[in-house]
Parts: sequence; C-alpha cells; structure tokens
Amino acid sequence: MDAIIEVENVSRRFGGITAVNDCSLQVRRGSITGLIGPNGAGKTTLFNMVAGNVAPSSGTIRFDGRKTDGLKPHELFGRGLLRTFQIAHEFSRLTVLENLMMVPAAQPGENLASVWLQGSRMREGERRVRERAEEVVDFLRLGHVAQELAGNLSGGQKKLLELGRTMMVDAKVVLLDEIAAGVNRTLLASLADSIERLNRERGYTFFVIEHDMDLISRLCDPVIVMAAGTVMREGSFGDLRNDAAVVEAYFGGSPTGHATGSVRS
Ligand SMILES: Nc1ncnc2c1ncn2[C@@H]1O[C@H](COP(=O)(O)OP(=O)(O)OP(=O)(O)O)[C@@H](O)[C@H]1O
Repeated sequence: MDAIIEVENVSRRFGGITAVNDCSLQVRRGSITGLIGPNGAGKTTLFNMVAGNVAPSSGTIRFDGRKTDGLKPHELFGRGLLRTFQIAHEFSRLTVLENLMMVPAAQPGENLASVWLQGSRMREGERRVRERAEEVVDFLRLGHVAQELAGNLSGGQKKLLELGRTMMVDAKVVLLDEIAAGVNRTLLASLADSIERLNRERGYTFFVIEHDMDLISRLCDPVIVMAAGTVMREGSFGDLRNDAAVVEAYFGGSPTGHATGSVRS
C-alpha cells in the first residue's frame, strides 16, 4: 500500500514500563485512520514518537518515505506532519483570525517574519496570510466568530480553530488526539464534516486517537486497535465492533476499570 506513515518494530520504554512494545503499523496516504484501545495501551506514546516529541527506544518510523530519526517536531511540521494543540493561554486574547495569522510566522522555515521586515513586501506578505486565514475561516464556517477572541469560543469552536491552524500551512498528515472530548454534538458534527472535507477536497491524511466511537465509526477506515503497547487488530469499524477479543480488550482490559467509549450494536 502507499503508506505515508510507517512504524516498524517500534518500542518505547520509560524506566521499567514498556509503553509501546515492538509495534508495527502503517497509515495509508489519503486515509482517515483511527487508533483506539484501552487507557494505557500506548496510543499517546505512539503519537508522540510519530510527531517527534518522544524518541523511540528502538525501531524505525518513516514519514513520506523518509526516516524521522532525530527530527524535531518543528522539522516534521515543516515537512507537512502536523498535530493539533490546545490554543495556548496567551493566544486566547487574540481573535480567531489573528490566531490563524500567527501560524506561519511562528514556524521556522516558512519565515514570513522576514517578509514582514522587508519594506515594500511587508504588506504583500500580510495580505497573503490574511487571505489564507479568511479562506480557512470560511472553510470551517467560523465566519461569524472571526473577530471573536479565541478565549471566548466554545470547546467545539476551539477545536475547529485548532484544526484551522493546520490549514495555514500545507499539511500532508494531521494527527488528532481526542478531539471529541468536551465538544457538544452539534459542533462535533461540524468538526467531523470539516475533517471529511479536508480529506476529500484537500487530500489530507488523518491519524486519529479517539475514544468517541460515534466519531470513529463515522470517519475512520481502517481502525487500528492497540492493546498492551502493540497492535492487536486492524479492520473496518464494523468488523471490529463484532470482534469479541477487541470488545474484551477495550472494555474489559482497561487498567482504570472504565470504558470511555461505547460500542453500539
Ligand atoms: N513519560 C512517561 N513516563 C513514564 N511512563 C509513561 C510515560 N508516558 C506514558 N507512560 C506509561 O506508558 C503506558 C502507555 O501510556 P499512553 O499514555 O501512551 O497510553 P494511551 O493508550 O494513550 O492511554 P489513554 O487512552 O489513557 O490516553 C502507561 O502505562 C503510561 O503510564
């Protein structure tokens, strides 16, 4: 298959704990791939390694055909591997549009700051960034809050803005980590719709950790199930929800003893 992310025999230990254990998986270019599993299965650690936040103890990760060994998150960002982050506190006092306009300038490599400093090109640079930010606002249907301070947005609108920040640069893959948490159903539908459109119309690949099974079933194919640090199954959501071993691992094997998702039959 045409894999944009390849994880090969990757492990990560923290002292005596093996968070990820000889894990291999691939994310197909153009897919919306889900990653589910019980608490402590190693999903976040795997994401941290893919995004360059944590180094593997062993094994290899490739992004778009190239090994990511030793690359920092901003270097991977520059190559189009993006991860959404909560809007930082200091950004909550900027408007939605300003938040979007800050993205390229803040990234090494893009260096629009230098464009801003060059006299006559300054206005041109700012105009381009503003136009792109306005396009993103339209795409995400956030026009009515474009001038609102980010700190005043609802939880779901903030998630849309986080997604919007990935659109200010040319993303190839976006990693989404539990975006449904705390988002009301109406905005969740809008978030899911935006993800589908980014996938379909702009060719973004998404790799999604999620406990919300409604979102997984609507968006993701395939779904990869992690348990005890490695992949236990991969398949369509429909197949997995009828798989007794998956249901047992996900709902019976949680170390915290609670399931945060719900598989509906
Ligand atoms: N920095 C760390 N230091 C020590 N142990 C860690 C560290 N990060 C993760 N772990 C441990 O590694 C294991 C896997 O954790 P991880 O957060 O990757 O799981 P997860 O599948 O994302 O869980 P959740 O669904 O609860 O977010 C857990 O036992 C966790 O306590």
